[in-house]
Amino acid sequence: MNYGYDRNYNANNRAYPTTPSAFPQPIYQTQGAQEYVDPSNPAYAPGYFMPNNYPAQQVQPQYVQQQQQQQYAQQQALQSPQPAYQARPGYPDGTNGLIQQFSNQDLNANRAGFFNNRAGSPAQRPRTAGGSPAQTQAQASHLIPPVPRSPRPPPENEELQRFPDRYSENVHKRGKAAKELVTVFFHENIERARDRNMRSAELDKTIREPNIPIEKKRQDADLISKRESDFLRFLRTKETPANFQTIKIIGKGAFGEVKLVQRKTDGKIYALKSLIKTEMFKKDQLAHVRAERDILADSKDNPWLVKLHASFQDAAYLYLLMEFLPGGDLMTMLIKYEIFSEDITRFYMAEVVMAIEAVHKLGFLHRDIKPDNILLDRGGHVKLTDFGLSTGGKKTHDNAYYQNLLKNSTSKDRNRNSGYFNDAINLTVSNRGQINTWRKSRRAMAYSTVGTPDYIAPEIFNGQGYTYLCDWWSVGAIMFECLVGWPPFCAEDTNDTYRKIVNWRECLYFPDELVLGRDSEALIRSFLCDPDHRIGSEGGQHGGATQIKNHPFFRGVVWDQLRGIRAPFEPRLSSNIDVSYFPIDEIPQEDTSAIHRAQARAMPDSQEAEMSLPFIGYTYKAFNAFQTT
Ligand SMILES: Nc1ncnc2c1ncn2[C@@H]1O[C@H](COP(=O)(O)OP(=O)(O)OP(=O)(O)O)[C@@H](O)[C@H]1O
Repeated sequence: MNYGYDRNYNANNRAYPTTPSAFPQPIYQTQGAQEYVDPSNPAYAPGYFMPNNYPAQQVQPQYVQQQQQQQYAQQQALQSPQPAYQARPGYPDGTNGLIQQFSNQDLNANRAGFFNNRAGSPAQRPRTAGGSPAQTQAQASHLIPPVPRSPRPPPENEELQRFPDRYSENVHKRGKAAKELVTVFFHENIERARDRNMRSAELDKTIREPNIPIEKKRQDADLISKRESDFLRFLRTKETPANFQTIKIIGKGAFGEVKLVQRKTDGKIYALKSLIKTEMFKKDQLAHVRAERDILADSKDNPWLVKLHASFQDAAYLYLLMEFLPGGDLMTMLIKYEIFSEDITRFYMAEVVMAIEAVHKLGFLHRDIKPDNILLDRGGHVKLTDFGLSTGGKKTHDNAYYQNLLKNSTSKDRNRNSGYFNDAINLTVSNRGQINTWRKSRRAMAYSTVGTPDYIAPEIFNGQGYTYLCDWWSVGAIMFECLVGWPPFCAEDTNDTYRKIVNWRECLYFPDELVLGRDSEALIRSFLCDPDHRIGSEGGQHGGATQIKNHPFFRGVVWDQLRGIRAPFEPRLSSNIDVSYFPIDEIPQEDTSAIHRAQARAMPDSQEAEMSLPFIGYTYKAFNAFQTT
């Protein structure tokens, strides 16, 4: 007989201790006597560990009989009518908390009695009643290795009922977060395994190649193996802002800032963008921030997009650790030079077209193409950044906001001079004062949460849906600015800009004083038009760039060699931390992170649970982030 169990379940699914003689055989039999051994239980008797030779019939000593009676009474009590089985919160093992209750009190006593009972003859029993709990524990702990409990299968014909409506909201949120964590964990691991297999297949291909010298093959294999182990080591490290030394704050955005930083351990230089979680949460930027991390992570080695090395977070911030592009941005260039020649404009527009094509081919729309998101690398070539689609969170990019504005605009605005919004400025070269006012405010505008709508397509505002074609509109607006000196719908007030964009047919105005090349004006007009007729619509999201590349304005551009030619402005850098292409004097340099960290610490538990949910899965590490070269 195998008495390798000491627990049975009564009709009400209560666990109770039992002996083979007193109670029927359990349906769910587990292997071995150790199943219910609890070495920390002071009432435990080690005699239990000789169960399989326990004689079926024997005369019990009196004290054992008393214990059996107690045990029986216990069982009777348990069998008395009970409410239908309910899994109580906090006891997900389905024990309803009973195992815990009993093991703490009666169950221990009963077990001790039962174990002693089963231990058979005194000779077989190293300890009988009378040993102190401490002694018992000491004996137990060296005799018994801890064995995990095996889960109890649910009783037949009985469904495990759950009552999630009785859980607090906080428990729900934490449950959701746990689920999300597990999903992300597996998803990321599968993705990493897939990438590793691809790298391994590539190496295999090289090794099989008959024309490659054996020494080269060996070097490649060594390098890849080193990179793989570097990456595994990198995965085990925890990224935190404390790993980096701030050199300068080089950029400000609506939800945070961009710093030039140096890694303390190896001295490497990066741009670290931080976004304030509460701000993202408040302004409903959660999808956007995730989109930014996703596109940068997906783009991997795309030369047209800023490289993301890692993304991480703490209680207050999300961080994007990116390559540092020392050439600054196109907005700073335009502020400095005001206007570009057609050749220079062609270069930048051609590179921007390539960059947007890359974004579209990855399956994304940028939706926020503007000069401050067009960065220049150390060779002066273009890379796109800011994939947060952050237009959505800004008041001026919010469709509802504009719909309201339009509704509320007085009839006086519309009817004066029988034109549309003629009180808004139509900039000409002669009204320099107004141009200068606009220029002065443009950087402040870029740093504000209001942002500038200057480059945004009208279909984004009018709420009738938009496609990848909205990005091509923005290229038209930037091209206009490069050649004319200000964006086509520029006004001192953002509301006026919005109105002009929505009424672009009446408001697109090329100043008479400036003579633009025929192809230039034609291309701008084919960007700044109705989406149905907009250049780039032929070939769809993945092929639309071809139509643009074939426009006469770009005649002579060798598209696949663009990045290889010398850029019109090559940054002259004195070191790898040279920030002379950034408007450092205009950016407040004080560190405000302590305020946001204190706010995050003061957050109530329930809010913290809610806040953490959308940011799960944000953390990312690129394979080539710290690769050996
Ligand atoms: N990788 C980088 N290297 C160098 N400079 C950078 C980098 N990323 C951003 N910057 C600088 O910081 C500025 C702001 O960056 P970015 O547009 O990504 O921030 P943001 O908070 O998303 O701004 P926005 O309000 O436009 O959404 C850029 O215009 C650029 O000057």
